[in-house]
Amino acid sequence: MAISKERARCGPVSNVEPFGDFKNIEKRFDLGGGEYLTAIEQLSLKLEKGQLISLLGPSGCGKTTFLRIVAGLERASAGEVRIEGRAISGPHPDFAFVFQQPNLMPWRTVLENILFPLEIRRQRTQAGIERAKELLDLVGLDGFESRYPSELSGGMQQRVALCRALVHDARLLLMDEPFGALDELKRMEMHDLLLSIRARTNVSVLFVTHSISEAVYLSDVVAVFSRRPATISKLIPIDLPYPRQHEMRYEAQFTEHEREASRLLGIVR
Ligand SMILES: Nc1ncnc2c1ncn2[C@@H]1O[C@H](COP(=O)(O)OP(=O)(O)OP(=O)(O)O)[C@@H](O)[C@H]1O
Repeated sequence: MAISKERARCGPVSNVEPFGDFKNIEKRFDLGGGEYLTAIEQLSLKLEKGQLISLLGPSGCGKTTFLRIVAGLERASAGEVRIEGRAISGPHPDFAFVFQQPNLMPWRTVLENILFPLEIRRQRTQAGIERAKELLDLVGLDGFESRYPSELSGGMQQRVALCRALVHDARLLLMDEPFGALDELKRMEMHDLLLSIRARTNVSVLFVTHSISEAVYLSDVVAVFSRRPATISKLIPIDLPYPRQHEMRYEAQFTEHEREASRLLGIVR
């Protein structure tokens, strides 16, 4: 089981070599008839091992497109995507996704849903089943292995989706507004859950969100995107200690980070 119970109570240690290195990414969509839409232009970002970076920006600016490029689901028109020094040219087995909707298979039990990524990799082993159960325990769903998705609330389903993403020891977790469909309280619970999983597994995370407070609460760094074509307006390092506490949301440092992000997004001056 790769989930270590030990991790420093602060953010990840920076390595000399970045875990993820995204250089001068450009994406042009061919709309046909000689028309093109430039979604991303000259976007560069480095992601350290174990780091959580939020991608915050206006709707339609290119966040999902960037995430899909990192995932190898979309090809960049120009630029380089490197993970641990290797160029990414297609979907990678060590990456995992969590989307806004949990997308569980309704005919499979909770445990069978979580084990699915192991099945398609032909890695369904006893150790894998143990890991799935340990993850369920971690997200507070022990005892729910044999239930079906329809018997769970939206928040519980999203926790199952998180277990499914982590069951195969993903080293990079790509999250696209994963908690956007949840109510405020459930979302806060999921924030703490994600941070505790990150602390135990040291998984690196790119997290797309529209929410300024979500980005500040979760992140080591908030990457504020410009309007389309997307580039990074600014990287805001969040110098609040981990583990994060909800009380921090009312501290001056937290609100100052929120204000800076709001300024960059043109919401306040
Ligand atoms: N396959 C495609 N073909 C043409 N245009 C596309 C395609 N995919 C995305 N786009 C365009 O690229 C731009 C960026 O889209 P993207 O989904 O990356 O934005 P986003 O920042 O994730 O938006 P949101 O926050 O609303 O989800 C949009 O204008 C979108 O219409």
